This record gives sequence, structure tokens and C-alpha cells, in this order.
Amino acid sequence: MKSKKPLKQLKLSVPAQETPISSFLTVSGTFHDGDLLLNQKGMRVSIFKGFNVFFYFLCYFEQPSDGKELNFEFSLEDLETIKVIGKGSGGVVQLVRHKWVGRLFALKVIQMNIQEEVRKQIVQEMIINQASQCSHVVVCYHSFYHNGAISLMLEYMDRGSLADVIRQVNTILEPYLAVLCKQRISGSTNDYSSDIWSLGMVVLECAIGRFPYMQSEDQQSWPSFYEHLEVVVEKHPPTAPSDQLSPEFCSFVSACIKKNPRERASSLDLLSHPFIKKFQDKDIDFGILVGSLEPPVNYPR
Ligand SMILES: Nc1ncnc2c1ncn2[C@@H]1O[C@H](COP(=O)(O)OP(=O)(O)OP(=O)(O)O)[C@@H](O)[C@H]1O
Repeated sequence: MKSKKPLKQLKLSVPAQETPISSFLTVSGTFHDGDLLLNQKGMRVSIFKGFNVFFYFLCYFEQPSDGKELNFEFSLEDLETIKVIGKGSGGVVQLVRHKWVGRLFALKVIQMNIQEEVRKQIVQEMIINQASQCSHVVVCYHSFYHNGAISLMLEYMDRGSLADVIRQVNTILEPYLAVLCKQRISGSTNDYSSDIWSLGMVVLECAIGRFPYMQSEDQQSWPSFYEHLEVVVEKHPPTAPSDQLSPEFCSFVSACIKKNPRERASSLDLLSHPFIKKFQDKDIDFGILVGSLEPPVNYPR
């Protein structure tokens, strides 16, 4: 009698759950998710029961041109693509120009046949963005749904994202970080402790030039989402290297990334933190930092 061979362990990868876009369309083809309605004409958010607020891309001449409304009308056909400038987890970002006015925008196109949690996050960000009054947040001028994709007309940031900046300069000096922190904090109307934690992480990453939970710059590959999650939950929060960074900076970061949310500083505490105060009367010239950076259109893709 033949002895049975031990079975080999099979490893199956489970495909990510995608929700068909048809589940979110009304009969007239409008994208509908929670409080958000989106079609080719624009976006509508119901804020109170029975009361809808419309966000149209139509113009108010009295609005400054860099405000949330544009003083000219446009549709997708009025835009010409110049170049793909980026790609994120949600979709592709193109640099586009308004054919008649000549103004540049970043058009982020997100295919909506995506995982439910990603879609919910995108919808949430769109609602928050519409309500945001902060002049330091990238303006989303218009958004619409067409052919299975959501397009966001964003203010074009001619030096890319903060991640793009770090890729080019490796680290950002403390005076710049203090000014950036003061901007991102003072625009916040909510005091979510998770946002404070994120601020601390971002500012620490900018100062040391690598994700703070990574052991070193030459760590070969990024840990997976679950490895990240485990390390954040199980390990002590990272600390800023006190031999490279000022005591004020180290204390600021530590106040933001306390593991217990109740122990974290509030945005009000942070505004009066010695790190912010140290540079607030100084004339910090961002031109020196920005002048050395390549615009996203020049990035190799
Ligand atoms: N408003 C903008 N102006 C200029 N460049 C932009 C703009 N938005 C995005 N980009 C470029 O496109 C890239 C991808 O942006 P996107 O917002 O899709 O993803 P991300 O935020 O970088 O990453 P993720 O989607 O994983 O959060 C950015 O890294 C940046 O280079």
C-alpha cells in the first residue's frame, strides 16, 4: 500500500472586494452615496434633513479668482490635458488647462469600482473639502460623476505634494516645519486627536526624511498595512532624535503622538507650543525651499 504524501500547503490570495458602480447609481445615472449626490453637472450634499445645499461651479464675479468659486463657467470639454502628473491609490492626476481662460488645474480622476472602504473615504473627503474654509487646504473647485469615474478639479500645486518635496530635499528644516504646522493647525475647526497624531507623524517624517516607524533609510521594502497597524498599536511611539533636532521640536512631536489620545495636545495647546512660538516672529522665506524644487510636470513618469 502506498503511503499518502503530505499535502502541500496552498496559499490563495483573496482578491479585494469591489462593489459594482451600478449599486450607487440612481435611475437617472446620478452617483449617490450617503449625503452625496454627484452627476455631470456637479455635486449636491444634503446637510440637514429635507434641505439640500447645491455646490455649483457657476461663478460669482465678486469672489476672488483664487477662492472656491471660479469667475467663469466650464465643463470637462473645455479642459485640455497637458500631462499625467501623478498617480495615487485612488486614481490618476492630470495637469489640465482651461482652453479659453488658460488657467491650470489638477484633475484627479477616480474610477469608482473600488473597495467599499476606499470609496467611503473618498466620499467623506469630498464632503469635508466642500465645507472647508481653510486657505491652506488645496481648493477643490468642482467635482462631477461621469462614466463610472469621479473627477475632481483641484487647485494645481505647482510644486506637488509634501511627499514630492521630501523626495527631492530629503528633510525639511525646523523653521519651515514650524510655519507649516502653524498653518495646517490654525485652519482646523475640529480637534480630532487622530489628526493631531497624523500631524506629529508627518512633521517627524519631514524632519528625519523617512517614515518614523521605519528602522532606517535603507530599509528595503515597506511593511504591509497589517505590519504597520501592529507596530503602531503594539510598540511605543517613535521619538524625534534629540541629537539632530531641537528640544522644542522633540517636545512638539511627542505632544502630538502620545499613544493615549486623551494625553495628546489639543490644537490650541499646540498653537502656543514653544516650537511654534520660536519661529512665529521670524521672517521665514519659503522661496528658498520652493525655488529649489521641480514642478510635478517635470517628474519622470
Ligand atoms: N492638486 C495637485 N497639484 C499638483 N500635483 C498634484 C495635485 N494632486 C495630486 N498631485 C500629484 O499627483 C500625485 C498623486 O496624488 P493623489 O492625490 O492621487 O495621491 P496621493 O495623495 O499622493 O496618494 P494616496 O492616493 O495613496 O493617498 C501626488 O503625489 C502629486 O505628485
